[in-house]
Amino acid sequence: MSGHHTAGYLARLVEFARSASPAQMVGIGILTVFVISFLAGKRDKNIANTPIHGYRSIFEPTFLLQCSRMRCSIAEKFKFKDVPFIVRRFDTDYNILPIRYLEELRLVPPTILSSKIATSYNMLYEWTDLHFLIRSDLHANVMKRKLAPELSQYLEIAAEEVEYGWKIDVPQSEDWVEVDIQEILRMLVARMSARIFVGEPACRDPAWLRVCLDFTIDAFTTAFLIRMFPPLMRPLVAAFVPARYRLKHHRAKAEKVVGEKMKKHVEYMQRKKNGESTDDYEETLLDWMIEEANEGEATLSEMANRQLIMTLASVHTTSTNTAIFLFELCEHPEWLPMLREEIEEVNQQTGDASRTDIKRWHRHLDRMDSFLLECFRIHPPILLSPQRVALEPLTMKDGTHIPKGCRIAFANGEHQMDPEVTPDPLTFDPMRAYRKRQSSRLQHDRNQAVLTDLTNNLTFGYGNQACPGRFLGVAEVKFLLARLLTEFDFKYPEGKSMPKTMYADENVFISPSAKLMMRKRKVN
Ligand code: HEM
Repeated sequence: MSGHHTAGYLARLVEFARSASPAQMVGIGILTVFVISFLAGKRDKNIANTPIHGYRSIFEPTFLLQCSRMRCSIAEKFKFKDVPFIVRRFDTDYNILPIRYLEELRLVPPTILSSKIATSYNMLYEWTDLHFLIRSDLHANVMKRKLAPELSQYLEIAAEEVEYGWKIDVPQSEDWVEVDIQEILRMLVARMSARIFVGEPACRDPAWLRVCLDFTIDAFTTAFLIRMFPPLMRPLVAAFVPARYRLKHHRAKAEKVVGEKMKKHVEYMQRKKNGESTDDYEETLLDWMIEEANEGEATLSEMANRQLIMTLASVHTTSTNTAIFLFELCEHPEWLPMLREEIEEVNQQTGDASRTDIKRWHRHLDRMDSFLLECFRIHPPILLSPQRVALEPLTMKDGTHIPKGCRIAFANGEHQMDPEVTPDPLTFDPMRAYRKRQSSRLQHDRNQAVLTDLTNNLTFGYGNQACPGRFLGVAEVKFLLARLLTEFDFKYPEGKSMPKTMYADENVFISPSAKLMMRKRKVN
């Protein structure tokens, strides 16, 4: 380009800048920052020589590739299921490993491959104020060390809470009514979680229950929107994300609820020390955490934040899977009589869930369990599970080197749709696991919804960092379904069928506008 031409362009640029309106200038400014920060944006480390599939031509900008729906891209790339490949998200690259590596990675400690750090990064902890996740494991420890051993007692109080909310949340109409079944289930699950996590009176406070539902949506929305932009632009973008401001209100309410409970805990301990009766005090998971917390973990703000993240982990996950079960059942109503028969049989043998140990009772619901597993397979709540961040470099037995900082994941959804893993994978066959369980003692113990298994179920992750709340989650799903199917009929509104699945990166949702019809069951 000649000097004459350059001078000409510069003059035109100066002229444009002089005559541009303030709005145009702001637009140009934002565009410039966007381009510069995109060019300067650093990506996490990847496994050497790992192909990035999915580009339609060498001219396709990465930005367009990242916009393509994750499900399509994983499905397409899964043709390469025997070698690692990369899926590009706006904020990072995910190195998708063949499933055969999972067994080797099963027991790698979280100090080397961390699930929690993957969640913290996904949730963009700096922008959603979840820094505590990086330094504390109390929220997972309470599930493993308190909830799991005492699951029967916690399920009993959860059931009481459902009893309390039943007539408030579930329409008791004799005629068909159209309902937002996802919202009804969210509320019932939020009640159970709130009773177990913080207890009364918060679990009966509509404002707290609303926070339990809305925090998850607002935290995800904030993280999802901001992570679409390169780091340099995030401070600017964050200022325009309303969900981020709502997080502050949710935290204020959480601090109030948790602060009151912490005061009550001190009184409770004092009464105990004085040898006074404490029979009127119901211990919650928060009580355990207050006692087990170290100095840094015990602050009000961290305790409140932890309460919110436990709610985020438990409520939408459990309620969505219950809703999917009902949607699939309305799609395949021929299974309803068999499921109802099973519930009746088990209730006759053991007493219904209100009079028995739910932890034992739900294990007898084999057919319902199998139906649930098939729902997990066809509608995986997340397309990449489990996910880990390498905090230290790691070399696999076959020499594959995972560098420090690398994000790895497994394409669980595609894996369970692979005909070599699931014969005839496109068919919804809800008794697959049931048939396997009937085939031998070993298979009977294996094919259960609470268990993670390479050939059956990666819904809850895998190995030493798999979901510690799954025993509660699955019991809650089955408890709610048994009651709903016993007391109500369900069907789709006229002309409707299985709702659309929606994707936000690897996260999967059922269309929020999907409805069902329900009415009280007429039993002869
Ligand atoms: C159907 C319902 C649920 C699904 C699909 C689900 C799924 C998952 C998955 C995929 C993980 C990551 C596991 C890994 O990286 O290997 C996880 C972690 C976790 N889940 Fe669940 N979960 C459910 C219910 C629950 C419930 C009811 C609770 C609480 C009572 C809970 C608490 C947690 C916690 C605290 C973690 C993080 C553990 C850690 O940081 O080590 N989840 N869950």
